[in-house]
Order: sequence, then C-alpha cells, then structure tokens
Amino acid sequence: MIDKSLPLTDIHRHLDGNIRPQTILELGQQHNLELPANNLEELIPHVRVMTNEPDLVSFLTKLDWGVKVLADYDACRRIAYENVEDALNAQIDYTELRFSPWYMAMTHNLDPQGVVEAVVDGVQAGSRDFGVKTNLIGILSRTFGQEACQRELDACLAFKDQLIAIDLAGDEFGKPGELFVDHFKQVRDSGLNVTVHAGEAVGAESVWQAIRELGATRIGHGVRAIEDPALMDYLADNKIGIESCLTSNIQTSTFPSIEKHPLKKFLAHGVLATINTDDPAVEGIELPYEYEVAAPAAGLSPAQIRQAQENGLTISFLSDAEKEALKTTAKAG
Ligand SMILES: O=c1[nH]cnc2c1ncn2[C@@H]1O[C@H](CO)[C@@H](O)[C@H]1O
Ligand SMILES: [Zn+2]
Repeated sequence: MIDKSLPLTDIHRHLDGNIRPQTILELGQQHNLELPANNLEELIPHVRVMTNEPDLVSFLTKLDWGVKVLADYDACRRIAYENVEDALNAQIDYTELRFSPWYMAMTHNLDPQGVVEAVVDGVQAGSRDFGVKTNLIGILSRTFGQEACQRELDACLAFKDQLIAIDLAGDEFGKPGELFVDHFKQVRDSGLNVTVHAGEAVGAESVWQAIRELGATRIGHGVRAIEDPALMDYLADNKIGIESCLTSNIQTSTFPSIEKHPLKKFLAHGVLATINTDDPAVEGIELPYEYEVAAPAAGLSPAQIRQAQENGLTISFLSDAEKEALKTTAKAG
C-alpha cells in the first residue's frame, strides 16, 4: 500500500515511454502520418505490451510509434506537459522524468537541442499547472551508438541547468557500457548526477562497470546484481540506489515471474531499492498498481513496501532541504 503520510515518488519514469495512445492518434492525424491503425482500440496493441515480450529489445519497439508522431517541437512540448498531468493522476508528489532527445528527434530530423528545449518548457508548464514537483534526466540512447550519444549529450549539456542527471538506456546487451566511458566523463565534469540502466539485459558485471567506469550513483533496474553477493554488499555499503520497475522486468522477460523478483532480497539486504514504473503507457500500468498489486505479488511485506517508498525520496536527486519540504507537505496531507 501507499503510505499517504510519506511523499510518493517515481524516479524511474520515461517521458517518451509514456505517450498516451490517444495523443499518438491525434498527432498522427494532425501531421498526416501513417499509423498502424486509425482508432484507439486497434492502435493499442501496437503501442502497449499485451503479453510479455521475449527480451528487452522487443519490449523497446513498443515505444517507437510514440516518438514517430513527434513531427515538431509543439508535439514534444505537448507530450511533456501531458506527462505531468499523468503523474498527478497517479498520485505522484515528485517525479524524475527521463527522456532521450535523439530518440525523440530522429524520425522527423528535429534538432535534439530543440527537443530538450521543448521538453523543458512542457514540463515546467505542467508542473506549474498540475502542482507536481518534477526534475528532468537526459538519456543517452546507447542503441544508436557512440556518435549519436555524443550529439545527444551535447544537446543535454546545452541545457544542463535544466537537468538533474544523465542516464544511459536502450540496448544494454548490444551496446555495453564500455563504449560510453568518455561520454560519462563529460557528464561528471558537468556536475550532473549519473544513473545508468544496468543489470537488466546483462549480469552483475554490467552494474560494476556502471559504478566504477561511468560513475553511476544510482542504477536503473540492477536486478541481476542479485547474482553477485559482493556487489550486493557494495550497493548497501555505498548507498547506491536501485530503481526497480517490477512489471517492466516481467514484460521484458528479465525475470520469468513476479514471485521470483529479487526486490524483496535487495530490501532485506539493506540496499536502497525503490518502486517505479519505467514506461507506464507502454506497460499499461501506473505507480499505484506497482505498489498495490505488483509489490505484494513480488512478496514484499507491508513494511518493505513502506521502506521502498521512503527510499524513493532518500535516493532522489533532490537536495536535503527539498526532501524535508516534501516530507512536511505529505505529513500535512
Ligand atoms: O526498461 C528499459 N530498459 C532500457 N532502456 C529503456 C527502457 N525503457 C525505455 N528505454 C529506452 O529509453 C529511451 C527512451 O527514454 C529509449 O532509448 C528506450 O529504448
Ligand atoms: Zn528504464
């Protein structure tokens, strides 16, 4: 259950993995784009996971129609704005929304820097209108290789004061972290925080690499750290946060069943693990479902669910003063 006296956070949430099917339809019509269907019912199977996918890369193709309708900067602004409204509807008090400017820009040859500007603008307006506190994380989509990631990073760094961190996402198996050491040196030099998707499609060695060579202080998913006891100790001792996304891990076949998910073991080990959505519209879930259905199904006790909720604020990239302010607001109800 969600503890209403604590702030509710979603710190692993892809803005470009959460584009409303209705918006995909409307943008497609507005820009005369060919879509796989012209009504919601028939479109949904193309943009949402209906049965578990065999692997991460198959899962990720479900995000593609969402970015293919981003024909101009207004479309980017719109989906950013709607993401904040979705966060409000999911009872979220604070969210770190992440997005990949290159992935959003590539279909219609937009300028990635223009995409960042539009997303910043849309999220600021949404935050003001819907009263949800937000920060933005820029993603380097490793799937498209080192060069595209450098251009993506340049676009992010041009707006570094509007971002809180940089993440590495996409095809972990095909594009290992070793290819992005230089990119993340630039990120650390810029003063931005580092979180990396690791230990999702590859084992514990990918998590070690993200920490030691990329400088990650938080890990997206990290599920396969469970295979390495020394790494589990390291995560707990060094307060490396784990951004868990239960339903996503089942839908990508990272784990065969929710009952076997290791989140409860991370928490029992004292790792600062958290509950998040990943790509809510693509998964067809929202944060309350993860707390109320997925977490109990994964064998978390009510005390562990509460601990995970508390950890969300603890490992967020907010300042101590901002964390305290959110706690006070939540307590006041
Ligand atoms: O669960 C995930 N694991 C790895 N990469 C992901 C996941 N969800 C989305 N993306 C990736 O993030 C970028 C869009 O924000 C895209 O590169 C997409 O493939
Ligand atoms: Zn993710």
